[in-house]
Amino acid sequence: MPDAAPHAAVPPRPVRTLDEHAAAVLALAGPTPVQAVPLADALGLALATDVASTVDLPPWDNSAMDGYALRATDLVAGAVLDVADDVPAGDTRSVHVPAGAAVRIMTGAPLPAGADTVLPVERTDGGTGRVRVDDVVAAGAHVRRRGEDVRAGQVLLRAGDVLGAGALGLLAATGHARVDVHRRPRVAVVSTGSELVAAGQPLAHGQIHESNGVQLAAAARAAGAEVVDVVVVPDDVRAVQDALAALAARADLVVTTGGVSVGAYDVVRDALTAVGAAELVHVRVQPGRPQATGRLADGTPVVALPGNPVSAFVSFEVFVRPLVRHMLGASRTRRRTLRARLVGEVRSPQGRRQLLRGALDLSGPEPRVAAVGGPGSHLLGALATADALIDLPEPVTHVTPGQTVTVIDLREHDA
Ligand SMILES: Nc1nc2c(c(=O)[nH]1)N[C@H]1C(S)=C(S)[C@@H](COP(=O)(O)OP(=O)(O)OC[C@H]3O[C@@H](n4cnc5c(N)ncnc54)[C@H](O)[C@@H]3O)O[C@H]1N2
Ligand code: MOO
Repeated sequence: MPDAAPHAAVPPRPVRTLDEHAAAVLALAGPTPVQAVPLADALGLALATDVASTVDLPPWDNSAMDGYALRATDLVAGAVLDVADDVPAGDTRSVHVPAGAAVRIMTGAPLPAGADTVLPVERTDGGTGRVRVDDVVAAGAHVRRRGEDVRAGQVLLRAGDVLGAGALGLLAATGHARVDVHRRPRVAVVSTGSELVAAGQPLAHGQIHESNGVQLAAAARAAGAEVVDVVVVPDDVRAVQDALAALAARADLVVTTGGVSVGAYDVVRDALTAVGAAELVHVRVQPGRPQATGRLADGTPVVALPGNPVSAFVSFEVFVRPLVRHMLGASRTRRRTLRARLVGEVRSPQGRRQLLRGALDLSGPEPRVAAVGGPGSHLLGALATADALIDLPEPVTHVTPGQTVTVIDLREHDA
């Protein structure tokens, strides 16, 4: 048995609302440095500057159909026209359509000078030397005009926009090979607890498999971070201090779990307090009541989350994820919310905001959500099925079936 640490007198902690603590965490760090990266490396990163098009799109008038480019005045049902030339996509010649003739053209090829209309091949006999007009189209039909989509100089994306597949395609189409983005925030995850044993190892009585580190490293990556280290440290203040000091040089942000409560072995509390720049608070939220923030000697911010796995999961979502998004340079740091009808009933403690794990059902005419896993912050069993948090305001104590609740949507929307 370890030398028993005495229960120290418990100093009262400042009490905050969820929004107050989220604001305090968000203020710990700003966006990371900017770097120019090739488009292929930019998925999921946030733009550091507004980006404008370098070209008109389309860059020149071109055909929307495979067919024949001609003058609308020559379009008469039954007419037979000479086919003066053949313009496939990628043809860089300047081609001209003489009056009374047609030029065979493929989708995306430049419209020949003189032509104003494209007659789709289906409305002809498909001839190559001469072509018969079986059916007419309106003047100007099937021509895609220069600049009708995007103008050169037009701002396409704003600083803070997160680049998904569509944005990357647009950047490539408008002449950009590289973009200025914020680099991924470097996050280190520290799990504390002498009871923790790595997944896959046998357990002695009193030991459990470490899961917060695995879970939060994945959540940090999903939020856009580069996870530089995941370490497990026993309940020893010195060991925690050494681990934090070693990570300071490599990480922009350190996230810890465990040891922030009032117990005799709550070592993160003591390690952060020893560094000096720590705030230990109680947040009026369930789960996630004990929370701390701090700075290491070199200024690296630390966000300390409670050890209960559900508390760590929910606390990461509402406190750490917005900070990671902010460091990434994203202008939208919060998850989307929606209103959904509650399936079943739930209860919530008076005076504490409650974030219940929920399963969303979007298959019907209106969104529905059911609480999963129970309110206990040790109840991991349903963590994998939760794709939402049911957000119950502080005064709410009881919600009956069919009532509408606010739901934080945990499904990934950004790349
Ligand atoms: N006397 C009081 N006791 C507790 C209070 C309180 O106000 N007064 N608050 C409770 C609440 S609420 C929470 S939440 C927890 C938070 O405590 P800690 O942050 O100090 O967490 P630990 O005690 O280290 O661990 C709690 C629980 O979670 C398990 N755990 C911890 N780390 C991991 C990990 N990496 N992987 C898996 N499981 C982990 C740990 O074994 C404990 O079961 O304090 C309450 N107590
Ligand atoms: O506040 Mo604790 O996080 O309920 O288990």
